[in-house]
Amino acid sequence: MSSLLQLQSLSCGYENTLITEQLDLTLAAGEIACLLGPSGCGKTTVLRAIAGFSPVLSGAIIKDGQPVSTPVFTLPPEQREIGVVFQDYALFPHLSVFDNIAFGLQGKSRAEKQRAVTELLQLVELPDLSDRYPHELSGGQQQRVALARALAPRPKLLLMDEPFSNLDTDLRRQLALEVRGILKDQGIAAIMVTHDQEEAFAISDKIGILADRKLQQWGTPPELYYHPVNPQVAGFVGKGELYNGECLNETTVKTELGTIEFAEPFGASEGKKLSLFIRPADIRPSIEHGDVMARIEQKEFLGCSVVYQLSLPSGRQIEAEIYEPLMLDVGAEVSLHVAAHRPIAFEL
Ligand SMILES: Nc1ncnc2c1ncn2[C@@H]1O[C@H](COP(=O)(O)OP(=O)(O)OP(=O)(O)O)[C@@H](O)[C@H]1O
Repeated sequence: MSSLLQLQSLSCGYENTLITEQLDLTLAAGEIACLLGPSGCGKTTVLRAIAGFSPVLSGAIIKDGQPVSTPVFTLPPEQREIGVVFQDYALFPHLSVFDNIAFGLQGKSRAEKQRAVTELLQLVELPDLSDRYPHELSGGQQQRVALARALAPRPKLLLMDEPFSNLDTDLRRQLALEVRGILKDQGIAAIMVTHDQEEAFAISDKIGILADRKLQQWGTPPELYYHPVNPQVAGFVGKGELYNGECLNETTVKTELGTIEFAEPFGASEGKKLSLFIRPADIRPSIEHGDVMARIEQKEFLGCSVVYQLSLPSGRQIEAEIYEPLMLDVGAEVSLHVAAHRPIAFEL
């Protein structure tokens, strides 16, 4: 796949206030990516720089092999052939759905506009709503119209800033999958900003974790989930906690959850101090006696799983999530078994 967009050592900010530093990433044609990170880390700032709405402080943005932003040059947004969908949809309230979508088709004849808008409304599954006005649409419908409007000029790259955040959870998931289908179908690449890790996993080929001004990791969802490069990334892609441990040999680590035996050596030798990232679903409480006993403080039945709140001998509170009907009682003393096939370990 050819590279559509490259950020090269990109630093962005406002009036010399540095917000993000030395970002490097490559997006291939047709690839869908998400930027995830804590509030205020600069996700929107990066998106605005790619769209051409903000200048860059250093480095470069390259699109189709040509620099579009450097500290001394900013190609105007309208010349970038990049579509943008904002969080608040930003539809023109006084224009009908037809005219909102046709807005991006300046210079085309009425007949061409009619054909393109009809096709786009089919694509976003709103074929009968072209005469309505934005206030006559639901949030999900408005978002589909915003998407159709951004797709009208046939961009090769679409930028979406929290496009589903005003929608309820079920609709978000449904629309995220639909949007992925539409983009893949049309071969359009996208970068989406979101707070929601599950949404990012559902829609993305690649995810970038932004934190502390840096792009901490850029990779596929499974790469980030199974091989996070640091605890910050691990904490962003699924629930879990860090446990300090000491290696007894190259497959065994002693932690406050007990001694954990890993299936394969993972490159650490005796005496090495580690921090292990362990997810609730990897901890299994059992009524059998073990070298560390924990107490069940609470249990939450979630239908397909049960979440147990446990207190360790140190007083630390942790969670275990079990996907089978293992109905242990609150107050029970349990041993803990850690599923040890995929260690996520960081050196201390
Ligand atoms: N126009 C501006 N001028 C100066 N500072 C700004 C401007 N816009 C944003 N900032 C600051 O830049 C930082 C990053 O903001 P940005 O909106 O990019 O973060 P974000 O990761 O998208 O946040 P959120 O997830 O809360 O939307 C924040 O500290 C913000 O206050």
